[in-house]
Amino acid sequence: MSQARLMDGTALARRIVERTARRAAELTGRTGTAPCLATVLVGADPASVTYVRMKQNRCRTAGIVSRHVELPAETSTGELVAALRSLSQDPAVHGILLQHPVGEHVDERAAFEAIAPEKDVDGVTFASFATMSFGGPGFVSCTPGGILRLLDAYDVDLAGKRAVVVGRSAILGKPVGMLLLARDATVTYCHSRTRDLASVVREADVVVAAVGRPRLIKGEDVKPGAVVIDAGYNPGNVGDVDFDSAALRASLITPVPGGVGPMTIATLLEQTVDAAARQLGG
Ligand SMILES: Nc1nc2c(c(=O)[nH]1)N[C@@H](CN(C=O)c1ccc(C(=O)N[C@@H](CCC(=O)O)C(=O)O)cc1)CN2
Repeated sequence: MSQARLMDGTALARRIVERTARRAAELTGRTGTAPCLATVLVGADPASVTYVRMKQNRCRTAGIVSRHVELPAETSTGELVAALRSLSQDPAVHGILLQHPVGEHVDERAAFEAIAPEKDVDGVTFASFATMSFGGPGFVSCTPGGILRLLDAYDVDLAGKRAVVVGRSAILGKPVGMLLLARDATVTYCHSRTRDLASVVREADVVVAAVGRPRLIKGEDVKPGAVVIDAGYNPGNVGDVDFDSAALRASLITPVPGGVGPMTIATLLEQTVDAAARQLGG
């Protein structure tokens, strides 16, 4: 029997997308130009294909034009950088998303840096990370931004809380830790070299699992009353948290599916309309 309250990302994301659609319609009516998101996919990893398709479909429902660029798996760093620079210079494109991961032979960082900061609606460039970390007015990395929106929607006060982030990826672990720090949480990052992960997690008032290891975080490692955010996206829609056991101890918990995932896409759409509004004026 679960005692935790579910944090409903699907419902919150729906409200954000509805509001974003109204803003997109208003912008299109006023400027004669609809916001446009370019998605770039390298190769045909089935999960990435699904995620990109979900983003395109959600764009359509929100009145955002979706332009898709598909590149073969063997695309070189130079070719990918050239494609992203070309989109960065195209005035008809307001936001750019490079689906992660790209092939191991590609320098993903170099590719991300080819995205113009004003079109970085996925919040992946060094410039966006720095601006986000210092609380400036740029774009946040979408999953971390979505997580903070969920925490706010459920009135989780982060000031002085111990937050443990499990994972340190560039698009998830690192930026979510910076956003939690900006809200005055005491943040600890855990990763593959962390000793005795369970004992660190047991100290956490807020746990963010963002490591990509199915059901790594068990209920016995959750402090009673903790807030548990499962940002894992493993094959078969399995999160990084063992939901059934963790829900017995947590006060609030995100499900997979239906928690963080929908918030990632809602944040992407919202930031695409923000980018278009800035570029089109208004
Ligand atoms: N450039 C980026 N690449 C990736 C990101 C990202 O934010 N930017 N995040 C992840 C995966 N991801 C988006 O790309 C993503 C994963 C899952 C979901 C989602 O809504 N999942 C649903 C269930 C999906 C289903 O029913 O099949 C859910 O959790 O409810 C959205 C986005 C990797 N790459």
